[in-house]
Amino acid sequence: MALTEERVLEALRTVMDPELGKDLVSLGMVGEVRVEGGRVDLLVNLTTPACPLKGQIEADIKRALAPLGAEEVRVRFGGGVRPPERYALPGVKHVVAVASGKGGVGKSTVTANLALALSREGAKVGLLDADLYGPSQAKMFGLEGMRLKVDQDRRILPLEAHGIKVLSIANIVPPGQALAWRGPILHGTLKQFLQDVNWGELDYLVVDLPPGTGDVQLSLSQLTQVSGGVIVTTPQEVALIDAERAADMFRKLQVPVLGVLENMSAFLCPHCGKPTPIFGEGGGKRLAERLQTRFLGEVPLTLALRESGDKGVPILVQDPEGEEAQAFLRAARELAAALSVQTFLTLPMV
Ligand SMILES: Nc1ncnc2c1ncn2[C@@H]1O[C@H](COP(=O)(O)OP(=O)(O)OP(=O)(O)O)[C@@H](O)[C@H]1O
Repeated sequence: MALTEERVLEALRTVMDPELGKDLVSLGMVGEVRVEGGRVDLLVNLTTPACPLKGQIEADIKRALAPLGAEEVRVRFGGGVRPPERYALPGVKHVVAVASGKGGVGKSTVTANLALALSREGAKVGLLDADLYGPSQAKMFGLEGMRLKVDQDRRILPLEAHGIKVLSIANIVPPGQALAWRGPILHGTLKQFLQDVNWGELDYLVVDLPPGTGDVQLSLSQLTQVSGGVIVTTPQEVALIDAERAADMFRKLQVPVLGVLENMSAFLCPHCGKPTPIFGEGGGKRLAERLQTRFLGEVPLTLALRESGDKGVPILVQDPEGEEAQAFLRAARELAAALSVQTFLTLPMV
C-alpha cells in the first residue's frame, strides 16, 4: 500500500502524549504532514517548548510509522506555551510563584536559574523580584545600580539581562536602604509591579516571593491569577516542616503546587567531584510525595553556584553544560510539563 498522508495520520492516532494520556491527533498536536516518496516530514506542536518528552514522542512516532514502510521520518517540534483561559496579566500567559518556608535555602538562586532555563528552552520569560525586604535578583543578574525607565505611556520598563526581563525593587530604592513598609504599601507596590509594567509578551512571569508566608503572598494571589507555585527546600527534615507551611499557604490561596525542588542536595567537591549529602538525602522527594506533587529534581551544593550568584552571572550563563545548569534545565522542563498538563485539564482543546 502506498505511503499517504492519511495513513500517516491514522498511525499517529496510536501515538500517545505520555503526560496527557491522549493521542497526538486528538490533541491537535500534529501541525503538518508531508509525504514525498518514502520520506515523511512532520510538525508536532507541543504545549510548551520546554517539553521534557520530546525524545520519547519522536521515538514513539518513528515506531508507529515503521510498519508503513517509511524510509525516513523527520520530526520537527513547534508550538508555544498554551495560555490558560484568561491571561494572568495583559501579554502574560502564566504567573509562577517560587516560595520557600524559610530564608537561605537558595530560593532566589533557584528562581533566577529556573527563569533562565525556561528561556533557554524557547519560552519568553520575565522575573519579578517580589522579595521586597531582601531583593537579590538585581545582583543575581548583574543589574545592580541600574535605574528603571518608563515607556511613552509611563509604564515601567523592566531591565533585561541574558534574555530575561527583570524587575526588582533594588533598581528603585537605593542599595542598603531598608524598607519598613506595612501590608497596604507592600500591596500597592506589588500592584504597580504587576499592572503598571510593560512586560511585553511573556509565556512565564516567574515571581521570587519573600521567604515564609505573609502579606506579599496574599497580595500576589489577590492581584493576579497565579497559575502555580514551586516550593524550594533543602533536604533535611527540619527544612521540610517549613516547606510544608509554604505549600499550605499556596493551598489556602488556591494556588496549585506544581512541584518541589530540592536545593543544596549534595555537596560536590570542586577537586574530585565526589558528592557528600551534607544535609541528608531524599527529603525533597519525600516532601513531593507527601504533597502529591511533582519532584522537580535536585540541585547540588557547589562552590561554582555560590560564586556565580555573588558575581552576578547566573550558573546557567556561566557554565551552561555543567551539572548545576543541567539540573535546572531538567527542573524547568518538569515545571513546564506540570503547567501544560494543568492547563490542558482545565481547558477545552484548541
Ligand atoms: N546550590 C547551591 N550551592 C551553593 N550555594 C548556593 C546554592 N544555592 C544557593 N546558594 C547560595 O546560598 C546563599 C543564599 O541563597 P539565596 O539568596 O538564593 O537564598 P534565599 O532562600 O533566596 O534567601 P532569602 O530568602 O534569605 O533571600 C547565596 O549566597 C547563594 O549563592
